Amino acid sequence: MPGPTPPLHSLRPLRRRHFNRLFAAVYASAILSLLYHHILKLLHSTTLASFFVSFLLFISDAVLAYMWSTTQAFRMNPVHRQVFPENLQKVLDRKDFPAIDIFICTADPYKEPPIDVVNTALSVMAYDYPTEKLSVYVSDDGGSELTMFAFMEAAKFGKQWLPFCRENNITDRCPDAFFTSNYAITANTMEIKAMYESMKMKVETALERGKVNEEYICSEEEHQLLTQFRTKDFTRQNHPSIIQVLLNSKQDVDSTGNAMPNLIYVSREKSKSAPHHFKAGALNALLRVSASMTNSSIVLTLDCDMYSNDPITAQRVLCYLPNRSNRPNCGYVQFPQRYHGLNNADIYACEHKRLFLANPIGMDGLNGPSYVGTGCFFRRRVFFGTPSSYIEPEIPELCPDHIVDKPINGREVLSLAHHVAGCNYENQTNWGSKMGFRYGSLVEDYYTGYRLQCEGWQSIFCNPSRPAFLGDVPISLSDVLNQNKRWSIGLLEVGFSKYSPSTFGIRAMGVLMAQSYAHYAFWAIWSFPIIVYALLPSLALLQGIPIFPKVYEPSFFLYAFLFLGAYGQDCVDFISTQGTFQRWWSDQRMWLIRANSSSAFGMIEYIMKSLGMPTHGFNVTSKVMDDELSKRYDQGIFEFGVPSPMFVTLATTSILNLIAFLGGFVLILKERSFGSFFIQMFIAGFGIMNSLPFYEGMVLRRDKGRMPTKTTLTSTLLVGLLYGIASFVLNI
Ligand SMILES: O=c1ccn([C@@H]2O[C@H](COP(=O)(O)OP(=O)(O)O[C@H]3O[C@H](CO)[C@@H](O)[C@H](O)[C@H]3O)[C@@H](O)[C@H]2O)c(=O)[nH]1
Ligand SMILES: [Mn+2]
Repeated sequence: MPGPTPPLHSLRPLRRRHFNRLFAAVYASAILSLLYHHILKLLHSTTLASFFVSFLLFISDAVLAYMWSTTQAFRMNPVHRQVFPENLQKVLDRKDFPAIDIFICTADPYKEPPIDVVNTALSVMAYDYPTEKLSVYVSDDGGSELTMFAFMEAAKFGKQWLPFCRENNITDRCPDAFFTSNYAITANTMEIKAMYESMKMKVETALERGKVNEEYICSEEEHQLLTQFRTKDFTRQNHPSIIQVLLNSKQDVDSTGNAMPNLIYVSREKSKSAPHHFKAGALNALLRVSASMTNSSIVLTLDCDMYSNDPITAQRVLCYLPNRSNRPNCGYVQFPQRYHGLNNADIYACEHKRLFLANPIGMDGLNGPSYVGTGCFFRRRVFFGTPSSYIEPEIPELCPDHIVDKPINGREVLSLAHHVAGCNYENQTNWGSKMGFRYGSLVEDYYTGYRLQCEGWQSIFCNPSRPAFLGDVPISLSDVLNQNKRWSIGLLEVGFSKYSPSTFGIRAMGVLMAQSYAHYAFWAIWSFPIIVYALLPSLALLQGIPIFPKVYEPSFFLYAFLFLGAYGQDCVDFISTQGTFQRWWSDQRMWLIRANSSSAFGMIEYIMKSLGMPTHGFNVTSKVMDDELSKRYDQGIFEFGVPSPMFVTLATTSILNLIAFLGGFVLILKERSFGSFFIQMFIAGFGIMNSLPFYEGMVLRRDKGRMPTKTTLTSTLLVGLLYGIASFVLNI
């Protein structure tokens, strides 16, 4: 008699939810009292200036209060999940594992070095999974022969790498990660290492020259593959589709005779006259191309900078998908974005602990986490309508349950693949609106996950202690801020669309889920209160005008409680999800920095975009490592270097806070009015504490990454200008 089936997963609500709920009630009352206090002040203001000040403070605190309310959704029911992949084969035979299509996106060989993309691909090709059931599709939006060449080489190297990993039971299946780790040196490893180095050298030399050297091309066939990129008028924005089966699991075997996974290079057709919708467009093209070739029921999306760090990840997913979870409509399993190479303090807070760890745990206790663009396994079916109403694609071959029984290298399949990768294919179809990844936002991941959840799909957050995927982080401040600006714009696009979480979302998914999504959608509006708090108290201090309650007044304690309560809870939350105090400090500092720069610029760019002015689009983050820059990053030094308008606003507030603090100090000594200016002094002082890297960058450093002198001068002038305006406005 068969025993009870062993568990595949478990779920446990976290105890802190009780405290969170209680604290939310107390904190909410404090917020309401503060807002009441503001309204009284507004009604009783005697001068235009005091009305203006009270008004700004009221609006700022109202925005902060709103953002606080959105964060509560994450705190109401955080849960902890565990999977037991060791039990999987007791329930499901290995030969019955479902097939998986893996999508890897790359867009620019000069920002995303092809050798790194290859590493990502090899790390998933080497999954501990029946190889013939894996198909890796590489989308190259850069339309580059350099990437194609890298993959031609990867296909050959993979035939050695896969059996090597299997036979030696390697856990680091990303070659680069393996060869930089502490591996056992044997004759076999040295041989593989030499092959890897030779591949790397060829790929990098080709990249340096911008062209593949003739001596690297071994056969007429290879030559033909590359000539496709060398036709007249071929540019990355304008070229026919290129689809190449580099490995075919039905024919290609590794050095030990085992089947290889499918490996397919895809560069969809591009034309300047047809919108290509950036990454979402690329993923939709892959959905269709893969449907025509393998049509696996499970799809994994990966960014080229996120390699697999754990070979059994796909097996973990099978503990939930397609229908082994307790969520009947589970459409995707999201793994967190985690990173390698962060410096100790994580100075740019690129770990995004809240976004990628803490908040998903909270959403998982509701209807499931949002989609974060990479490390996510979908059921293919979610891209075709809601759980209850299926939307039929235009051609039957694209149906999620269609079975492909033709050879993927055959004429018929290939011609269909080229057809569906065409740049005009989507005209008059549901792609991007009701089907596939959704268009209309620069954060296609967030928007797609949101729309799927509105349709009734649920999701699961899977966070094993060994990170399933590891990615690169930007290591210069301007890269970080540009990435953040793109996110801010994309999120506002959703926030103010007809599908806004605060209107459409509440109806479709309930208040708590909608609040979680609204939290992101309106991320950028944090910049308003933070800029007000960065400027106004300091400017008023310089004019000798007190704008906050005196120490010991009852409302002073309200301010103290609100500040300490929010900061305290934030700090405890951060540290209790495997964080350190130092990283928490960087995290709160980056929150202020972003609000003072990228979010504000993002808001402006969003407005310009809505007015129809041209903007940047999807600016791909550079993953190239400059040695000097990397060194400074590892030492925890901020990288400014290039002039950027975003640095101007940051430098301005840091200079202003410093001057105001010094000026305030003199004022207090002269007038003996410590109590009236305490809060203003505290805020300026807090600004100074957070600006230390900026003072260093402006004054103390001489290296290439210092703050450009022009930026420092412009900012100083701006401080003078602000001072002038304030002495006029605050005294009317
Ligand atoms: O036209 C484009 C632009 C980008 N990409 C790819 O999109 C991915 C993400 O781009 P990246 O520059 O690394 O952006 P990040 O800001 O680091 O990415 C985060 O934010 C993006 C949305 O803005 C999400 O798509 C990502 O999954 C998420 O990690 C990369 O693999 C790119 O190759 C394309 O395929 N086509
Ligand atoms: Mn990235």
